[in-house]
Amino acid sequence: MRVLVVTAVPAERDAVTRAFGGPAQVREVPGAEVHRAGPFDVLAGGAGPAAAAAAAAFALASAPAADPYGLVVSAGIGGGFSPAAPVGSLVVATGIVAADLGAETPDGFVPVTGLGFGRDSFLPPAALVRDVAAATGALAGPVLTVSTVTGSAARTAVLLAAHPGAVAEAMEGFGVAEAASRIGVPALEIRAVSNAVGPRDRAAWRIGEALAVLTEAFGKTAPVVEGWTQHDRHDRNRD
Ligand SMILES: O=C(O)c1cccc(C(=O)CC[C@H]2O[C@@H](n3cnc4c(=O)[nH]cnc43)[C@H](O)[C@@H]2O)c1
Repeated sequence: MRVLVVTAVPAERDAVTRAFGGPAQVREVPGAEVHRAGPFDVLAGGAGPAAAAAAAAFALASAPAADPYGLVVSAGIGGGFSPAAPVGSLVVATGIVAADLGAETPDGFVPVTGLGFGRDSFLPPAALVRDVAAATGALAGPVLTVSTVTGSAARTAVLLAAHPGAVAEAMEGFGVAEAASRIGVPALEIRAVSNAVGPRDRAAWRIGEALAVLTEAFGKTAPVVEGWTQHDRHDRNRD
């Protein structure tokens, strides 16, 4: 099964392909380069859910009819909620949640689904999440997609109150999952924690450490996705 991996920036893309000694092949799709490495086709689609959705949609639509993608993964570094997901840890999403898609009202935030349209989360295939977590040592839990990086203790508390058990936040997962869902392909999200969610301290981000964790994680994830059977795929719970 061929797997599409969407990162935000080239450094994250290269961290994934490094697990296989770098890309074996590079091809152009509208707006991006797809780097083939092991079972993965990896592209850097840009930061934020809109860029990620557009990049994923073009790549999914560009796949040959004879060799379509069976899985899409949003991957990269991310912020970890303390104490569950410390810097240097790895998380895999049990839910990919649009945490700031909705409306602010006098009674608080209302998700887009509360406004009567759209959706605000996707559920990756539970068995695959379990197997990836077991193979990589990742912590499994909800991962939030935000358009604004959290930068205060107050905002961190608001997010955790709305999403108890959230393990991490990043900026692309929901966009990637939305694109995947339009074409009927399940989505995963894998994040290496580079920083704690909370008061902004960019100097404390451990990007190099997180990218090394991502490389190791994809090396261990390859046999899991390669062994993921058709039966497992039918067993998924995406909605
Ligand atoms: O400067 C570099 O060398 C570098 C290398 C790799 C990645 C970056 C990024 O800045 C990636 C941006 C990407 O990271 C996610 N992210 C990371 N931490 C958080 C966070 O606390 N809250 C939300 N998102 C986070 C996010 O997906 C960004 O698109 C730089």
